[in-house]
Amino acid sequence: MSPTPEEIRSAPKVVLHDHLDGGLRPETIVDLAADHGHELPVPDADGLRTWFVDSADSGSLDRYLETFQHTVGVMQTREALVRVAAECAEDLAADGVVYAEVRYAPELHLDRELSLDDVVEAVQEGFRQGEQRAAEAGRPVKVATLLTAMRHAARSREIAELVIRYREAGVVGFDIAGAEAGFPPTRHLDAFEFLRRENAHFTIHAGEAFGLPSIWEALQWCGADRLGHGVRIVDDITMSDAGQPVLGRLAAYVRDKRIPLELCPSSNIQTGAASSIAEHPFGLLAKLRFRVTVNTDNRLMSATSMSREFSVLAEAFGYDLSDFQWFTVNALKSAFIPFDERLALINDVVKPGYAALVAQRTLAHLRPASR
Ligand SMILES: O=c1[nH]cnc2c1ncn2[C@@H]1O[C@H](CO)[C@@H](O)[C@H]1O
Ligand SMILES: [Zn+2]
Repeated sequence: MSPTPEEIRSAPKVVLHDHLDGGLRPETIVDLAADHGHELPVPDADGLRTWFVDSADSGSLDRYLETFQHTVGVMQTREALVRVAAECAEDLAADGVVYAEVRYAPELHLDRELSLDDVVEAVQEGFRQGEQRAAEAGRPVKVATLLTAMRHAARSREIAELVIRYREAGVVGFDIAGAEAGFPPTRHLDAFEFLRRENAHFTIHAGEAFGLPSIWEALQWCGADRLGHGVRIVDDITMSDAGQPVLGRLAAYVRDKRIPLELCPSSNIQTGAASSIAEHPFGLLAKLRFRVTVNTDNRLMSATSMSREFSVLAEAFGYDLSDFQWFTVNALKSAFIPFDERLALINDVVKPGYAALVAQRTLAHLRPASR
């Protein structure tokens, strides 16, 4: 039985890969653009909503990333960052997300008056406000932060130090993002080695626009805990003459070591990393028991949400509630918060949440008249 939209929305969900500057409400961009004196490509919220999706729908990661100038451009004051972060937490909670790791690049928010530390403090304040409002609305969510360094820039060591400085304040890890081709993760080895010495966690955008060498470097040179996307790992899987999948050494390593894949299906269609949801490697990777997780990447650019990602995957691959629970538990197992907190979310929130949905179905089935 395929899950209903209401079941999908109320199912407890976890997102590990969601960009703060890729998830603004269009209405908020319009308000903030006026404050910032930032010129937008279209003046109204509805027009902007469509503009972001159409412009990001380019088939190229580089062009997709160009759209961020109109989100980052209006996130240059403390007030703007607090508001965007609070709304992010509220929007995730309204979609049934119970735990989120949200990332952004502090170095992109220094155009006006803020220092790196000011940026982090503003965003943390916003997440706390949003969590409080979500809890008051009866939809509690916990939002943890990952700080991203841009791979074409040279501030990764500084950002890694920022992660350590704010590790007691809700910053749980590090990431590098931006254009992949020409900017291998080993450019930032210094930052990764520093983080490993500090016993800190990090993920790396790898295997999205560029293939296996980038994944291999991220894991075997840099020591990434997770892969941001990692979808091109399928390039190391071939079919035998008998039609059986055969894993190359890197694919086998990723699967056998249970390296989490932060898969973002809709985003991959827009950047050309996959041609359609039905042909997305998610289905194969899940079948081969890789540690797959479902993510939004950029809710604004892809006009998506966790519920929408679940629903397009269910449509393409026939997933049901038990599969959604598996993806959600996978995500929590891979989260950067302490193990006891992950376990508590799995046992006290996720499993009871799915069990309640299954029980509701059984009840509905027993009372056909009420259907
Ligand atoms: O899918 C992606 N691949 C690579 N970089 C990305 C992706 N989505 C967003 N960003 C980049 O990460 C920065 C910090 O959030 C964004 O400003 C954008 O440039
Ligand atoms: Zn991303």
